[in-house]
Amino acid sequence: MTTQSSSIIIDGKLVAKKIRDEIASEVARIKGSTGIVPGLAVILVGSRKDSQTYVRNKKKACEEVGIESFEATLPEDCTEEDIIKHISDFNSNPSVHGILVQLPLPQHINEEKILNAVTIEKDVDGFHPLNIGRLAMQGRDPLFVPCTPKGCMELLHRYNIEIKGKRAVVIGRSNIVGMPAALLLQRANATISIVHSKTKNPEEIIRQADILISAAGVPNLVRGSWLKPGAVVIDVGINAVDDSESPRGYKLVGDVCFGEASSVASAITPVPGGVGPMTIAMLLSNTLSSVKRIHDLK
Ligand SMILES: Nc1nc(=O)c2c([nH]1)NC[C@@H]1CN(c3ccc(C(=O)N[C@@H](CCC(=O)O)C(=O)O)cc3)C=[N+]21
Repeated sequence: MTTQSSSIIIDGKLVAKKIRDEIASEVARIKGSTGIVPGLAVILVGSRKDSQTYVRNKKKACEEVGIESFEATLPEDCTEEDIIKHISDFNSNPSVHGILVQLPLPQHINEEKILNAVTIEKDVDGFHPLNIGRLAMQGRDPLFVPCTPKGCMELLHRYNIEIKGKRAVVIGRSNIVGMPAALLLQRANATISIVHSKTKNPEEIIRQADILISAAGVPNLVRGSWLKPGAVVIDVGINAVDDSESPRGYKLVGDVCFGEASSVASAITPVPGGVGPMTIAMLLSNTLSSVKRIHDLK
């Protein structure tokens, strides 16, 4: 007789809903006692369909919790100065407590220059070099932690998954997910390895992971056989693959073969409904903590 164990499905959609409810009641409390309305500004450059969708979803999420949203939309061929002008306006606008520049930016724009222009006090994405530098330093704390990796950590915490002393592997080394995710795991006292496109024998390293965070953006990259039995899998990948059965003509899959992995892992996030909804919840959470810091509220 064979025993096939199956893993706990980490319900990011449910956790994100709970967090948004918590944020909504705090926002209402702050409005009631001080009259202050938290505000989030989003800057969108160009007309990428995916970016437009994300920005629309962020606005909707803001509305639902009572955060006021501000938006600046610039054409694809705008200059760095145009973008920086909008950032400066939001930096000095007292109704705005968080500023997010939707990425990716067009090729001709220097991303670092733009992200540097956001005042660190309102950098709710946590992408300012000073916030990232502080995240990397012992004994220092960033004002804001990037939303997607923060959402991964929040899922681990809310499912009582111990991190201290564990072996954690991160797949991917991007500035917005892989790198900060590895730093957060290390800050939580895991021993980390980062696997990327030039890593030799990634499988061998991945198999050592007690906790795996995958942010590769490659559909079904990680096979069930690559996992240590009982590993916890956080799948950040949101990859569209052709699917004639689906009305949209595509479906979303993660970086990890979910079917295979769910009989090996002890817990795993689905795609969709895993990390994605947490990213937006963390953005709202960062905006709330920003308004509290700026106005010195409890
Ligand atoms: N400055 C900046 N900050 C970002 O945080 C940022 C960005 N740029 N550029 C693009 C990425 C991507 N991103 C996602 C947010 C929510 C979902 C999400 O909610 N996904 C759902 C729904 C997926 C669907 O059905 O379309 C899910 O996974 O269940 C996904 C991806 C934020 N990003």
